[in-house]
Amino acid sequence: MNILDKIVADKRNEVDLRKSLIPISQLEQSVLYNRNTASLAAALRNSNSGIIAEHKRRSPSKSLINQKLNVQDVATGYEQAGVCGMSVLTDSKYFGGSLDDLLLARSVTKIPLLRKEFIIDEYQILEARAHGADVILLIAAILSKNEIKTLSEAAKSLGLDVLLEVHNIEELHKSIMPSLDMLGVNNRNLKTFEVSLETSKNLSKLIPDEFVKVSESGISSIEAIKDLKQYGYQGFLIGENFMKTENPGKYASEFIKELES
Ligand SMILES: O=P(O)(O)OC[C@@H](O)[C@@H](O)c1c[nH]c2ccccc12
Repeated sequence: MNILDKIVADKRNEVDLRKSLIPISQLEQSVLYNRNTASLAAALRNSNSGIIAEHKRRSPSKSLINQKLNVQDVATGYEQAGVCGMSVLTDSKYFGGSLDDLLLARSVTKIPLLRKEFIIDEYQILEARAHGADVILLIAAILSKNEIKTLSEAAKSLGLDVLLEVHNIEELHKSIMPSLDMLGVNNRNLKTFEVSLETSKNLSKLIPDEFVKVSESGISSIEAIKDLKQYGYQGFLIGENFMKTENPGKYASEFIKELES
């Protein structure tokens, strides 16, 4: 079994357990459930830098990245750096994150927050909303066309933006539908962990103009972003490159200043 299949199998058990512990009615009663959400797609369209900065403690591909940081400090730092949005990993088993991380980030910032999760069930979208997310990620590699449609429409009806992630042409073809806001190309193959920015470049021309194009993973230089912009990308999802430093907000700030100069 590849790592992605393993993650999804564990996720099914986890979601079943959570559903049995916390009923939907309880999620809907969260104060955060009834709030106006912010659009990441709109923020990216209006930005020069297009940086979406991620909070990620560890990952299956890198194991330890940074365990010492406080998520609220990271969120505040990212906001002050002028990022367009923040991605918060909420998977605990493989990435060391949690829904509490999302709540804590929400408590200190107004920037659009993405729940970075392996979403396979509508229940997780309600959780995202109840814990302060503005955006959800859907991963084409683990969903059928029908599931992408049902889940993205559910997210839209809750006022959330949808970032749909693909890694190849087949995934892209089955995914294009009006209920998505952003199309993300993951430069990292989630089954092999191989990273290549060529993936973003190769798929760019196949993404219709109405979707904001986001390039994800393995981005660590200003040159890479300038290059990807030539291919129509308006969003750049960066995790490790910021999180491996002692002060991700400060590093992101310097990075964005240099990008905009
Ligand atoms: O740390 P990086 O290489 O900058 O990558 C960030 C982000 O793209 C990556 O964490 C990611 C992209 N898609 C995912 C899906 C699940 C978990 C994680 C991810």
